Amino acid sequence: MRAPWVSLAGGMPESRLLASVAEFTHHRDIDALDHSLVLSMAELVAVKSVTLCKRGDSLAHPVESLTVCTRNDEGRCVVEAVEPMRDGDPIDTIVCAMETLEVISDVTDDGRCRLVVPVIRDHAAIGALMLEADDTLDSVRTLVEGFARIYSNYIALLNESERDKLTGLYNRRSFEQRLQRLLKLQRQRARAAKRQDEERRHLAQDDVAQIYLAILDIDHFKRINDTWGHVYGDEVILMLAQQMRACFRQNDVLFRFGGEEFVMLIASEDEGAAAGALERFRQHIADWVFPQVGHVTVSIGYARISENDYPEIVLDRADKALYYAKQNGRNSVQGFESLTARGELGAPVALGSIDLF
Ligand SMILES: Nc1nc2c(ncn2[C@@H]2O[C@H](COP(=O)(O)OP(=O)(O)OP(=O)(O)O)[C@@H](O)[C@H]2O)c(=O)[nH]1
Repeated sequence: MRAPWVSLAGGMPESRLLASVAEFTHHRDIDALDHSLVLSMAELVAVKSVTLCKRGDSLAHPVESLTVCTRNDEGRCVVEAVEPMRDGDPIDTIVCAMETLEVISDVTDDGRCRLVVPVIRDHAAIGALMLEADDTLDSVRTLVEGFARIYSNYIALLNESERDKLTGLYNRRSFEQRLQRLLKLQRQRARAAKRQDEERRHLAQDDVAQIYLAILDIDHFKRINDTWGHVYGDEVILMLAQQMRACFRQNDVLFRFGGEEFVMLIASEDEGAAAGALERFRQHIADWVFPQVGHVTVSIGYARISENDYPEIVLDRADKALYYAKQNGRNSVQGFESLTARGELGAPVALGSIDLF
């Protein structure tokens, strides 16, 4: 009896298939993994192209990224990142597969056979794989579904290694990569916004958002530990993280850098909106009653970050603003740019508590 994979892959030797899976799963970096996945599949199956689509964070941005492997005239596979369009073909078909969680097999207007398989995690699509070929792709459908499942499991493992064990927020190790992704996304959105007509540009105001980096530190946390013990200290950290998740937007990126120190990347139209979101959170925590411990306050320092900035310099700026908050009564939100404009940071300020890279 033939092994199921062999029949599913249309007579493909098992060794080739296993080599292909081993090849793409040896990567520890998500971008390299994506690149390797589409390349491995294009080399394995006779197709014109393989596309990996990553789901976007809203209806206005249904697709975050497209990694495409095509075969050139000499038959060699070429992988590139393609800027996603908002709608039209094939985005509409991909979005349909991601929303219905159904495989779509159809023929394009120019006569190519197309197969779109959603990549599913926790009953929702995190993306989709799309294959295009001259002939029907029915014989490789189960194979592609298998690849989508392996990819989804592997992404979950990689994501886990990026998370802080106690809070589930991103850990410090993943900071650089997350920041670069956010900046890349912001760049793409700014370019897309430029292309939109007047009406759409109005709809896409979020697209031209700035990113602010904020550092949050729990006030007098040592006292909490000393008074109630580390278990209650940990409980405060955990509940604070839960409140952060609940209060900030889904596309803001939240980290626990270690101890009672958190970092947030906040996308906002302007400084006022970023400061407002941070101030609302500060007040929310000041009002919150933590079990046993009671009231806890936080201090927050933030600074603007753009793609030309070195992250460690901006971390240092936000840390200086945090240091200022700590030196001036705690329980407040301070922005580096405003403090500098007001001349409050004129005198040399000792480097704050955060360890730079
Ligand atoms: N429970 C618990 N405590 C931690 C953890 N990580 C660090 N700490 C403690 O957090 C405390 C931080 O204290 P400090 O850096 O002196 O600052 P603070 O008491 O918060 O005072 P200010 O920041 O100046 O308001 C130390 O006592 C650490 O031992 C953790 O994961 N869990």
